Amino acid sequence: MGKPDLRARSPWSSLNDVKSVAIAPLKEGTVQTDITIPGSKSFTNRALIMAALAKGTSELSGILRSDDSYWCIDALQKLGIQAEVEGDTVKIEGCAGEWPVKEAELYIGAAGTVARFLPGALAVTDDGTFTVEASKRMSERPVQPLIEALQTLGAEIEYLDKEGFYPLRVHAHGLTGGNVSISGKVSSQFISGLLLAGTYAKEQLKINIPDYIVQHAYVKITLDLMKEFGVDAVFDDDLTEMSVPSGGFIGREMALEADASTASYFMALAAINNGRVRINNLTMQTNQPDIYMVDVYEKMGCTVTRDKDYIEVQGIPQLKGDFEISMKEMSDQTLTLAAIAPFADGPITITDVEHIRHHESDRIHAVCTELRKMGIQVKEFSDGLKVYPGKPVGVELHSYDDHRVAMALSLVGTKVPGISMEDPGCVSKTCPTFYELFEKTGVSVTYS
Ligand SMILES: O=C(O)C1=C[C@@H](OP(=O)(O)O)[C@@H](O)[C@H](O)C1
Ligand SMILES: C=C(OP(=O)(O)O)C(=O)O
Repeated sequence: MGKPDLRARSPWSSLNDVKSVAIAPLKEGTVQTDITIPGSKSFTNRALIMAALAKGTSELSGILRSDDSYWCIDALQKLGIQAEVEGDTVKIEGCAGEWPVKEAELYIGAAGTVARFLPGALAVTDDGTFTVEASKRMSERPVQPLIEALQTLGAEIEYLDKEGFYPLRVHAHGLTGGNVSISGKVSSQFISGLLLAGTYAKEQLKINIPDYIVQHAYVKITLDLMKEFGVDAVFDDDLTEMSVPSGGFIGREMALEADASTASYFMALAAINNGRVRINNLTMQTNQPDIYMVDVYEKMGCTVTRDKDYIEVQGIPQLKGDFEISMKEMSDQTLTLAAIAPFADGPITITDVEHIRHHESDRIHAVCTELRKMGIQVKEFSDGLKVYPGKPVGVELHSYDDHRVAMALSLVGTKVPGISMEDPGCVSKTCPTFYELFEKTGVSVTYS
């Protein structure tokens, strides 16, 4: 097992000196709780970059304080942006598309959002030379389709080590605009990155998707937020054609949504423990795709309340299985479903998620390996996995330096004695307070 890349852990991380957490099983039905979930990573990093590029001042409240957002703010500050953080609010003076600092060396940690949103945003400025370095894993994750698309729009971007991967150097002299085609089948973030930059191109930018987009909803979140920051893009329903007017963002005040991906772990906690968890600060009125995990918990037999002010999941003594599901549109939740699948009464097959092999770890392989270690029968496919019902045995699990592997598999410990998770600090990529929140729901966590 490779060592975690501790350089990517920001000052907002915690637990980096904790080797392992042991999780004690809960008594059936004891989780009865209301919980408030931290801000959305996807909203936070989009809003930060839009506010930094915008004309005027923005005040964003409810930001996520995690490694991914820390590195985003850090990069913006190194570009000369005034970004003052107080608690979960940040005040930003936008640069109207001209980064105040013209030469900078940036480090973006393991954040896929920053890695895919920043190159275009850097290229739009009239002049400047920016070097961008990422974590070891982020430097293995794909960016070439995005960089090629930016190059067709006139961007000058060099690969400093391996062709097609971080680290990069952007020699900025503006983007032309015009027509560009980009694949969406490896990452939707490439398209969001182009859209964000597009509004600062000299002419209208027209984006065509020749194949398909792995997670449409994230592109829609980008388009919606662009509108909130004053830019009205035009797009068709399936997002195969999008055009972005030349113009620029306008600063604003905004309260950001809670993170639906983080919320899902707590709903899963209720599902497997015959408990009740109410998410206080999320409703179905969100475009975050992971909210649709409520449909999956319902399919497994849980009762879901979709209130106008909250979402509540009530588990049952025996979860139902025996189904196949495409997780393409909410693929960050593949690991959550795989982790709870052994507790269902029939096998669960997850399909269409080949792209998650390029996430923070090869997630399909990681979760299959760890489930097998617990004695669970699993079949691994190129684009998914099949998990059979079983009684997991208590072992120490590896996190693969992947926050979602750690958060999802920690759920097993609430049902099975003897489960521990090594390197729990990796959760700080998106939720440094994950184990604290776990404890607040009544789970006993021992740190060693
Ligand atoms: O744009 C975003 O905020 C995200 C897009 C998705 O990435 P991919 O489309 O690369 O899978 C998702 O997995 C990630 O957690 C957040
Ligand atoms: C894939 C993820 O992150 P990233 O933004 O780094 O792509 C994730 O959070 O599951």
